[in-house]
Amino acid sequence: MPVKETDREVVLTRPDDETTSVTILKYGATVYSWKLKSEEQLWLSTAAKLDGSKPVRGGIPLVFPVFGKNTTDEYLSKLPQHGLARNSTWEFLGQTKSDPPTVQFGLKPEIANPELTKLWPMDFLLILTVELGVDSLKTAIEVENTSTSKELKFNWLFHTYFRIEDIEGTMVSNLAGMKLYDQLLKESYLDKHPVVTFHQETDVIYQNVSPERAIQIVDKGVQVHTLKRYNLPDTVVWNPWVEKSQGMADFEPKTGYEQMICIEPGHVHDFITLAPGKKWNAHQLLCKDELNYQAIQ
Ligand SMILES: O=P(O)(O)OC[C@H]1O[C@@H](O)[C@H](O)[C@@H](O)[C@@H]1O
Repeated sequence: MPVKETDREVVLTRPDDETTSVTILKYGATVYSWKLKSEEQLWLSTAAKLDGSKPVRGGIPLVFPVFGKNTTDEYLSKLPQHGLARNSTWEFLGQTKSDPPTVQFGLKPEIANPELTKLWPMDFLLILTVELGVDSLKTAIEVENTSTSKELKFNWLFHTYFRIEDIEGTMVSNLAGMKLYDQLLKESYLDKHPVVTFHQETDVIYQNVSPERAIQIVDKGVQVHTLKRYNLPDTVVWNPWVEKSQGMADFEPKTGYEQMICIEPGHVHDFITLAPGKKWNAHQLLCKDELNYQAIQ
């Protein structure tokens, strides 16, 4: 069966290849496994909670309506870090296409986490579409402002944890020349390095990364993941390294930072503001591609 639903999750398998599948937890509509020919592509902590008691540490948590911890907005500042979508149980809307196999999930205030919608009393409808290609995974989001009178102000981000072999042998290409905000130094600067490499905790937001840029994760000269984006101008690059991993109870094994890198396409530098009745769409495409080093314009 290409789509298997249980109380907890939905598993989508390619009809032409049963070793290629994606598993989506209804809690957070979190993709927590994507296997290509039996090989896991995403990183998931062995201590990740899959029982709805905490957002999932790994896979693709969804960040909405706020990235990080806001301190200025009257309502968004009341929400916990990264908002309410990853801590709400979404509704499974069913399969919408058989080729490529595609499913949808929905979230609206009536079913979202009531503790959190109390703090952020806005009208919205989110539709997440997950499409399983032969060697790709597309996650697409539509945000609708269902209010008839109020604007909807929000951030969106796909918090994608990629599985890699070894962080110190890994580089991320095609972000060279971009302006970034370093969340640890609390400073903005131009990244003049030809590629991003990792030797310590990294938590940076690249801004206005052109949609033509395919971000590639390269392991010792070999392309292992390619990330393409639509309508998501910012890209967060995060690795917690040693100390930060120690401080996260759900991050296991503690050496797991060596096998993961978060490349998170989003719209987080500025808020999106949607007028009543309007919709906004974006997607990320995780795929395999030839190594393509793009020149800085
Ligand atoms: O522990 P959380 O809430 O899942 O956040 C993990 C990380 O998420 C990243 O997106 C942020 O840039 C980091 O600052 C943060 O530490």
